[in-house]
Amino acid sequence: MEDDILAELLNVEEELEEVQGQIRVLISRQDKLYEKQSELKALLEACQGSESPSNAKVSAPVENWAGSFEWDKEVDDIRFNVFGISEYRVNQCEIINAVMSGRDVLVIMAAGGGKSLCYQLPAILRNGVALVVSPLLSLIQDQVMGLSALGIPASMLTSNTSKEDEKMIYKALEKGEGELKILYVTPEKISKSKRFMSKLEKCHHAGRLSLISIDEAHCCSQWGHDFRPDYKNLSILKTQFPSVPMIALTATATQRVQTDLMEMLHISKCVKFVSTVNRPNLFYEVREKSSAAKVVIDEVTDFICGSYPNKESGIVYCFTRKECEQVAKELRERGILADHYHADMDANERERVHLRWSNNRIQVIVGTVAFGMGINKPDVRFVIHHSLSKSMETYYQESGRAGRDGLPADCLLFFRPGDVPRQSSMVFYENSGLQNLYDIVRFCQSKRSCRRNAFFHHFGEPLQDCNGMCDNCAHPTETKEVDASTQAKIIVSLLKEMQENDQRATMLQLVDKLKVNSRGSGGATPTIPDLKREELEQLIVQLVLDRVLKEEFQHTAYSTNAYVTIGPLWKQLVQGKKMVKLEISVNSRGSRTNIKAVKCKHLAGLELKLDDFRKELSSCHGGIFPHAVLSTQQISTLSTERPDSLEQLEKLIGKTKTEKYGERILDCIRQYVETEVPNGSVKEGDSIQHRPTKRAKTKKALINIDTSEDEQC
Ligand SMILES: Nc1ncnc2c1ncn2[C@@H]1O[C@H](COP(=O)(O)OP(=O)(O)OP(=O)(O)O)[C@@H](O)[C@H]1O
Repeated sequence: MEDDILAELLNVEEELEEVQGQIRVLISRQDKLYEKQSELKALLEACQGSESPSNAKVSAPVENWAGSFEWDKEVDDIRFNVFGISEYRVNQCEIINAVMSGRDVLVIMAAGGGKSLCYQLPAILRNGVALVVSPLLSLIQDQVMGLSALGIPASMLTSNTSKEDEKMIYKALEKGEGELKILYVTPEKISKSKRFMSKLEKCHHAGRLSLISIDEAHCCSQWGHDFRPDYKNLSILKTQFPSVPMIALTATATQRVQTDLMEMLHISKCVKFVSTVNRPNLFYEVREKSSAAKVVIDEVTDFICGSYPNKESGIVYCFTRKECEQVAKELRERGILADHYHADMDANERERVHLRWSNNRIQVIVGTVAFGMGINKPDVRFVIHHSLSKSMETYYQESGRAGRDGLPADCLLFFRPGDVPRQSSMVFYENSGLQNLYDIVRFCQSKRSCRRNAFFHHFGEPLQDCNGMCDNCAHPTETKEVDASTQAKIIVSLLKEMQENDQRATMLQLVDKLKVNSRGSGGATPTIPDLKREELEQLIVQLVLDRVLKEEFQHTAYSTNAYVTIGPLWKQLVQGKKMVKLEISVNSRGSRTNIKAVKCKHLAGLELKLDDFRKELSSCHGGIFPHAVLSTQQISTLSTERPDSLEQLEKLIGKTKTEKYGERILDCIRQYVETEVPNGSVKEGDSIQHRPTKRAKTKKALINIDTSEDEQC
């Protein structure tokens, strides 16, 4: 009886979760409509007002942040002549206007979207010093260096600041001496240094505190993925300086995190600018991860050599420090310039590795999550997850370090159910840790759903077109859905039997036991039919996600072990009220890896051709054409299929893109075909006769195939 009620309760909770997801989407839509409504009302008022001569000078209605303002000319001048930026990106202009108007502002803008400009530009224009709170020393150093290079007077006050510099900064705050426009501090400075706060008070009193910026603002919320206790104390800033505009910025914040951080920073009346989480230039892919470590390294190597033979930069994320070192070593042994990065390394050594990577002296950094916030290298072409991330937010942030320059980049995650307990034993004590982990596990297990839509869903955004920029949309795996209820019942009965005998098993031990039983030596437990080892692991994880099973944790002196036991919905399954479905691949996408390996070893020439083709496409549209329009995979397909009609093109890249860009793409392909290799096949040592086209007159006429790529591989 009690079990039934519990089971029903869980069902209701599951449904509630789903409904809450839908509500989040609706609330976000409602927010946007409210914003639009107030914008239109203000516009209407302004139109009506402009008929009376006394209002003739109103330059922009309130809340119409895209309108014209008295500072427009100066802002444009600084944007162009100081920052060298010719055009604003989405929302930048509006945010700058809102800050310049003295409003508090919350900015949610994807990684690489250009958040810094939104506070740096008003900081230059407004009178006095802007305070920027940022969580990481390396991030602060980068920003101050960048600003100084642009001739903007910026400083930082951290534990590394010399006494002399500190004195100068305090004089600038207190007395307005010297030139200082932007001051970066860590949150600890606000919460722990009374001296600093008193100088800031004086600065404000003299009317010289121009604005306050809170970078990586999601760290305020304990529902966010990177909660920092010191961020909690930042509430003092609005209390002490209520008239100073505050701008809080982050790349990721669910509705719940947004509400939380607005409350914590006391900016409930702020203007909110939420840009989409969509990173259209990123191609998301999840691959099945082999249980053999060597095979995984081979696949990573093949991917890097095959897709990025010109040593374009990338990151490989690993779970443990030891794994980082091992993976970096093995990549080096396979000819890839790689080094490791983790928290156990001496700070100087970490900085040395980071610098070598930033300067393109090494191609790949193999890091733990410690290689995180503050990486602002724009041309990272790939982020590979050797192991699963702990949540959708973390994965979005980590993979988002690719392609910050807007050019196509790859995000590849290697997933195997066996990695789940490794993560769960680390996150189970965190607030919603397991729930967050299971969300990303669902993302990985899915062989059909659009990866991009999963992000939209998670961040409560209306769905957008993926444009074939994920594995499941670009080349769906053939899958079949099998009813695994029988196998699931066997697993439950085995676990019950073990529980009665006071035994427990980790996931891997459970799989071993089931496999032994299926070979006929397992005693009383029935045999488990038809499932391979990997499929069994997949099924167990599926059952955990479906709450038929659950994970339990036990600490030992050295580690925490995750055990699988029966979960709250086991009875539903046994009574036939719950069916368990398992998605199984019919043809594995894994074969693409082999294609890449072959490409790496034998088709270096075709890579060159592909590169030419990409450049051709690029020059078609002022150099920005392929970003977000064609994925690397699509460019590759076009270069081999060479469609010569809109109908053929539509089949390869879809209707919308064909309607928008079809003619121009076909034009590019025609020009590209003129430069093709005789017979269309290339062997090592061949030369490609490259006939210059109208657009490619300056290109080298003869390209020798460089077989040195083979050696790298
Ligand atoms: N309007 C623009 N046009 C061209 N480049 C821009 C524009 N705005 C910003 N950038 C450039 O884009 C890059 C990313 O900007 P920025 O570092 O501000 O991103 P971000 O949103 O803070 O990203 P992250 O969350 O990853 O730190 C920088 O190199 C910056 O100079």
